[in-house]
Amino acid sequence: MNPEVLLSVRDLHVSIGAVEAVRGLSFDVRKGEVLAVVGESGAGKSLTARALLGMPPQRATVTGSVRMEPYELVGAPRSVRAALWGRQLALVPQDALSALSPVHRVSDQLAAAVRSVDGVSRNEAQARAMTALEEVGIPADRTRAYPHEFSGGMRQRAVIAMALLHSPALVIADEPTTAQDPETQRRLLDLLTHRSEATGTTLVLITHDLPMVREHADRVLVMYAGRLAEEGPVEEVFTHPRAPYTAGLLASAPLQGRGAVPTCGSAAGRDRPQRTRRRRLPSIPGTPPNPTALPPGCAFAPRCPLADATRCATAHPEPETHNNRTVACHHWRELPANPAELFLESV
Ligand SMILES: Nc1ncnc2c1ncn2[C@@H]1O[C@H](COP(=O)(O)OP(=O)(O)OP(=O)(O)O)[C@@H](O)[C@H]1O
Repeated sequence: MNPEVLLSVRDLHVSIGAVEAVRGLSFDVRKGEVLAVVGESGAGKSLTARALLGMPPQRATVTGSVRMEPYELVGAPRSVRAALWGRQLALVPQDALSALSPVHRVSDQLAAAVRSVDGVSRNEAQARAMTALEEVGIPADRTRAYPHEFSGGMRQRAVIAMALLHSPALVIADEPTTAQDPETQRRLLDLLTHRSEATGTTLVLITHDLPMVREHADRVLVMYAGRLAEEGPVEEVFTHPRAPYTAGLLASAPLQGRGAVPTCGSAAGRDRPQRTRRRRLPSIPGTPPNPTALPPGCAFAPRCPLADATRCATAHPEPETHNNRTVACHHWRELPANPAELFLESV
């Protein structure tokens, strides 16, 4: 394995009953990076995260490979997962309340987590717990509180402190700020990325928040219906998306000023002020496919302005990698210079 790669995912499949939610996903997580995983609801992001952590839902069937040298996490025995948990792999969940016990003081919970990995004295564990909480901005005089006495943002800070307690190699943050107001979200993401950098931890960030991805991630993996649509450095993907799905996702997100779009040629009369024609905000038509009834070819074809009735309707596009970018689309070379235009609709 390339020494820069921390985690290597190959041909990952996750099925639950009749739902094949992740369908042959391959990608690498590089040491020290922030990799964002984005895509509409139901794309398979959370199940991918759980497979990476070696914690799929009980009823799930996982095949393929998730390697973190020297371990294979798919099908790893409980002893291997227990050895990695906290030390090498940790999770920042969406809901801090589910991660914290309501009946124990926050500092005691962190101290117990310290002692579960390092057999230090109670006093030493308490001191380390206090330091970890202070590092995420929880004042010393609040660390003995119970979770319900914290605001949502403080609870999420405590969960971030818990995940980073042992400076794990990899933290997966699954929509870690969703329940917070925008300002708290921004602060928590700043905190998570800065603390991860300080502890040398690699971060996989699962989110719907594209502006946040642009601000905090190095690379982005775009998922659609359980597969990779596109992957690459954030700035490149955001400025020059290659998959029509990525273009639609970006066009419909509030990344830049939107609104009335100048009509081509509308300022033909030199002395007239430029006229604008009102258009709907760009959006991807239709809805994500039902995972139990996926179309036979490209799953995005029914919503894609570039889809044809032959290849796209019958054959799934295999991911192609060129110069640090990967895309799975039969027509990626035909995307217009401003692909957002594909998703604009006049009214
Ligand atoms: N425990 C489960 N039992 C049955 N189906 C599940 C389970 N978890 C997820 N699924 C199904 O698998 C598919 C992928 O779900 P997943 O939660 O990974 O999507 P997601 O991209 O994380 O969505 P969201 O952004 O809404 O969290 C969905 O169709 C979902 O209904």
